[in-house]
Amino acid sequence: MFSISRITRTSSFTTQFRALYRFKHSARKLQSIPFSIYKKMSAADRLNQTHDILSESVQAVENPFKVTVIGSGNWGTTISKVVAENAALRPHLFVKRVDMWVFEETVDGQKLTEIINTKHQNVKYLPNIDLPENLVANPDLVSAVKDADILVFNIPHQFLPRIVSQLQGNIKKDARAISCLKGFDVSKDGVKLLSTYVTEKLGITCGALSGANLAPEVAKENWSETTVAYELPKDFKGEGKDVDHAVLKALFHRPYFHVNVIDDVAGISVAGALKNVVALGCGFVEGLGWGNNASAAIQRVGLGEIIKFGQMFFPDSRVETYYQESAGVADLITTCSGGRNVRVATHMAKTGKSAEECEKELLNGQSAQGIHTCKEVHEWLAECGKTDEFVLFEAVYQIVYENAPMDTLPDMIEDLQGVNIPKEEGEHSE
Ligand SMILES: NC(=O)C1=CN([C@@H]2O[C@H](COP(=O)(O)OP(=O)(O)OC[C@H]3O[C@@H](n4cnc5c(N)ncnc54)[C@H](O)[C@@H]3O)[C@@H](O)[C@H]2O)C=CC1
Ligand SMILES: O=C(CO)COP(=O)(O)O
Repeated sequence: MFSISRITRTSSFTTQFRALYRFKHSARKLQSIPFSIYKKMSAADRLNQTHDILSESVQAVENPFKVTVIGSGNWGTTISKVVAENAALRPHLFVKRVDMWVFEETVDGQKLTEIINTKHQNVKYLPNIDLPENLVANPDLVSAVKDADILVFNIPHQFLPRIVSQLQGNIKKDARAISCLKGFDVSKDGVKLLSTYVTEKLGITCGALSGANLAPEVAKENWSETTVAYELPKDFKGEGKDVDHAVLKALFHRPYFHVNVIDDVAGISVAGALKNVVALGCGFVEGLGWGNNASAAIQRVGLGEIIKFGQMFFPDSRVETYYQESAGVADLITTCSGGRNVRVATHMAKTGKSAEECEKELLNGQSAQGIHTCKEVHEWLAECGKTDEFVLFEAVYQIVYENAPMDTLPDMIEDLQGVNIPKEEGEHSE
């Protein structure tokens, strides 16, 4: 049997690579330079990989795609780094320069865009992470998107409507988009995916990217997986001329960030949005000091409600997505273990402060999206009279917005589930 660890310790880089390549090909298709080898390479070698298998396997396109990332927060900057690294490595597919639209602000007396473009770090939202020099911070939204063939949306979702309205009439008609956002659009018309919102407002096809991806870990190039979902549009121009699954894989896949591309946009979007609500519930029980069992119970109930919500309101979504893809249960686990939503909710439990106060105190301008999503979900469920069918989502909403006491979370879940607790003697029904 071939031993990777022996080869890794004793051979040169090229020998290791060849050996591992042969080994992997005998088992499963190798999609990028192996992570174990990538981590040992110098920074310069990482940017100039001579063994870029993925590049070799994707045919050149007639006109390389210009990519713009809209957003520059914790995840926005991390995804911009990923995309810019691949754009530099794959000139037969992408224009080298990647624009990152930045909501301009001043940091220590200097514009954030100027700091990013000179220091090549986003000192406010992703400090101490070097960004590729072909990533250009651009404060002008219209100029950032005007030539873009691929728009990657990556902002806290409460800002989406205003940004989309600024994009109307200012983007290429045949641009394609990927949404990395987590949340829903709820209105009198119903509950919509954010990718659907983009499509309806801008008339462009939009897929999604979602997975077990805490930004700080991906930014440090620790190994992780993600899921990209994209359906080819009716006006697809053909392979080599348009964005397809192979192009999206080449855009997002890195040795440290493994991408699976599927069609189920609804499944990964529902899972990504709702796990933030579940994470708030986990944060409450963590802050109350109830330990791992309580957190696991919240995640169990939460997973059931995520799947039920998907089946009920997005019947095209597939149940397998929730447990087979990074965007499902894996994202739930990582977010409930160490994400911002769980941290904010823990702080709420420990201090008794509101969600907004805790978000401000802990996150330095970043956003815990579950705070918005639990309200959107409540509004929608109330509209269709189904709050009692989603007991955890409703309990989280009641705690965040209606001051329901956190330590009644188990009772609220049971009560809402219709468990009839016998009344104490002398206690009267309402
Ligand atoms: N951070 C993470 O680990 C992950 C985040 N996501 C999702 O990605 C999306 C973006 O998240 P992050 O990049 O982490 O953002 P963030 O939470 O770091 O938010 C800060 C960003 O919001 C911008 N901002 C503040 N006020 C604004 C305004 N009025 N208009 C427009 N932008 C404004 C700031 O300039 C900054 O770029 C969210 O939906 C999040 O749930 C998804 C996976 C991982
Ligand atoms: O979406 C995330 C991981 O996939 C990040 O979750 P938080 O926003 O709770 O950190």
